[in-house]
Amino acid sequence: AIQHRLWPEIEKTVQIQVSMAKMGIGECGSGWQLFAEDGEMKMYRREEEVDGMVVDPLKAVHIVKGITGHEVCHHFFNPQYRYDWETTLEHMTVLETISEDTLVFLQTHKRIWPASQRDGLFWSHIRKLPNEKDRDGPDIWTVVNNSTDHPDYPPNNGKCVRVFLTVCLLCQTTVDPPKEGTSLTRDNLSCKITYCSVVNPGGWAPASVLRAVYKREYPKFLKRFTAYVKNQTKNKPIMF
Ligand SMILES: CCCCCc1ccc(-c2ccc(S(=O)(=O)CCO)cc2)cc1/C=C\c1ccccn1
Repeated sequence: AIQHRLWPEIEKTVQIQVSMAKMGIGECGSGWQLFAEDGEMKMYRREEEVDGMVVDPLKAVHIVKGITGHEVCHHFFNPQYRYDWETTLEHMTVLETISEDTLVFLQTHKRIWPASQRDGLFWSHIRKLPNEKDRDGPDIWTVVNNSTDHPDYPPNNGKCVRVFLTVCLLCQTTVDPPKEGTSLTRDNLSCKITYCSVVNPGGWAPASVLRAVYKREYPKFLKRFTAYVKNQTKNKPIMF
């Protein structure tokens, strides 16, 4: 197949992001602070600033029963579901379909007072990865979103300030084998979800506002999104 202009960048970014997502909190550098916890969901952040702007890296780990990593990534990647779970979205368009596993999105997020409204332009790539720990086990699935340029949509030329983001959703499914002679059901499934994100707000926004937004929005987003996937899949055949 002919290579797309973004292909080398996508390959590299996916490798880096997946290896970082696989690291435990202890390994991937010090300074991680637990800032939200809800049942199986744990959210960590590192306080970092670039040119006086808050760009706190975020790492969330969540374990959800009854769904697979493929189902989680499928509902995260595909545009047709996004308005159902992404509450801060004001508008979303797919600017380019590079391939069936790689799209370019333009999204505007609802304005958060007193900061100006933000938009994001990023490529999004979904991929299945071999399960290195257990060859016969279910595959690992990942979606990586990374800011990119588009000739028709230069940053900061309209009402929105362009954010720069890198996001990695990494999902590892575990199957607890059912009792002898009983068939596999969703009760035998659990999925370990790791969500990593670094969002540079693009233009100035008060550190206190940004940190309050992230503290409020990220736990809400991950809980709402995983509940959405459970609800969407509960009466459907399991997608491995
Ligand atoms: C002053 C406010 C600045 C922040 C505005 C903002 C920028 C980016 C983003 C954002 C968050 C998640 C993604 S994604 O994981 O790729 C999924 C696809 O949508 C892409 C973009 C959001 C928000 C605004 C609110 C906000 C912040 C966290 C969590 C949720 N909402």
